[in-house]
Amino acid sequence: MAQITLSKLAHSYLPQPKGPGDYALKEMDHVWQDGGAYALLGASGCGKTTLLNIISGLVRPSHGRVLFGDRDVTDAPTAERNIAQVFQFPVVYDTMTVRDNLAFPLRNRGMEAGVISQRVQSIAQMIGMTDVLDRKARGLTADAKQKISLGRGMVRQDVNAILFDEPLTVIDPQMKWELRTQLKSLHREFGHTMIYVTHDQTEALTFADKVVVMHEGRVVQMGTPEELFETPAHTFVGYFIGSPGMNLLDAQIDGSHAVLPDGTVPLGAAYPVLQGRTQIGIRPEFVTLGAEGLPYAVTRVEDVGRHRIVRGSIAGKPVNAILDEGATIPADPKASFQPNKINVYADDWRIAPQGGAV
Ligand SMILES: Nc1ncnc2c1ncn2[C@@H]1O[C@H](COP(=O)(O)OP(=O)(O)OP(=O)(O)O)[C@@H](O)[C@H]1O
Repeated sequence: MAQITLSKLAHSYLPQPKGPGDYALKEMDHVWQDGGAYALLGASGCGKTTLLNIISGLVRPSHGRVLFGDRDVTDAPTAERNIAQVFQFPVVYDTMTVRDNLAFPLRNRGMEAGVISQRVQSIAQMIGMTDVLDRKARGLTADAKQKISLGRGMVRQDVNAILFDEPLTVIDPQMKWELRTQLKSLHREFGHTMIYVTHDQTEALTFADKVVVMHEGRVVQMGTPEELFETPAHTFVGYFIGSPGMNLLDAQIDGSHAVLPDGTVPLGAAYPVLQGRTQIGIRPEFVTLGAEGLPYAVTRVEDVGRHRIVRGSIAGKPVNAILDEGATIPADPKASFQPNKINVYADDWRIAPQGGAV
């Protein structure tokens, strides 16, 4: 296993890129810890697959270096990187049995038959395929074939990293949950470095210790699920993570207060003088509807089981609130925000507060 370092890495698919817009990946410096379970999350086209393919060696970056431990692998082909990969669609040998498909990477390494058989058995158990081990892969459903691909990706214990590119797309929802849980326990057991590409936040948050959020060719935050929820580093993270995402309102920041068109909101801390477009971000979970605060116009209320989502607006700007199931909404509601849960942004990037709680 290895720590993966991306140093001044950038990539353009064009031979002569002219400006930042020509780069699928903008310059980045990141270290992926040995043994970490990472999810690479972002909207379609933000550069997730490009980054994964650079790590695996399928794409050579146009700038910068990739290191596995101390070894510079920028120019090393995929085969030399000692990684396992699982793609969105199954890659299996149709004429081989399920058992032989799973054993293939181990036989390739010349491992002893007893070890192979033991390992194949435990992986088959994990993917729920012990009863079809002797069947040919041909004729199995796409779902089953993808489980074989997943199993094959995880069968070796001596890889530098396992890379997954949206591996559960073709798997049915119930099995998805099961496989995700299994991947997580496999990670706990063997401590492989795992990088898992997805555009599904539930998948990312349940799988990973660290979620790497990408937006327009940049990594905008690398953090624990809790950090992404509590302190989104960029407005995109606030909006993309959460259901519904973070509310964002243009505001002037005056020390420990935010001045909005309809009133002033106390912040949990003091802030420096800020330049550019300034906004406050508050998650719907920390919005209260009551008798005090900013005038709030309710648009609609959605009942979603244990809580209710209230969609509405403040001074014409959309603001959502999540209320407990039994909570009442006053006739003429006012919205207030939990001060220590408010984040402040200047030109989309989070600003660290200057002082402690006030
Ligand atoms: N082989 C290629 N040649 C030219 N441009 C490419 C190539 N592959 C990707 N791109 C472009 O690079 C950008 C990033 O694409 P990439 O596939 O890495 O994004 P992604 O986040 O994985 O998207 P998705 O979730 O849709 O797979 C996109 O603008 C895409 O059109």
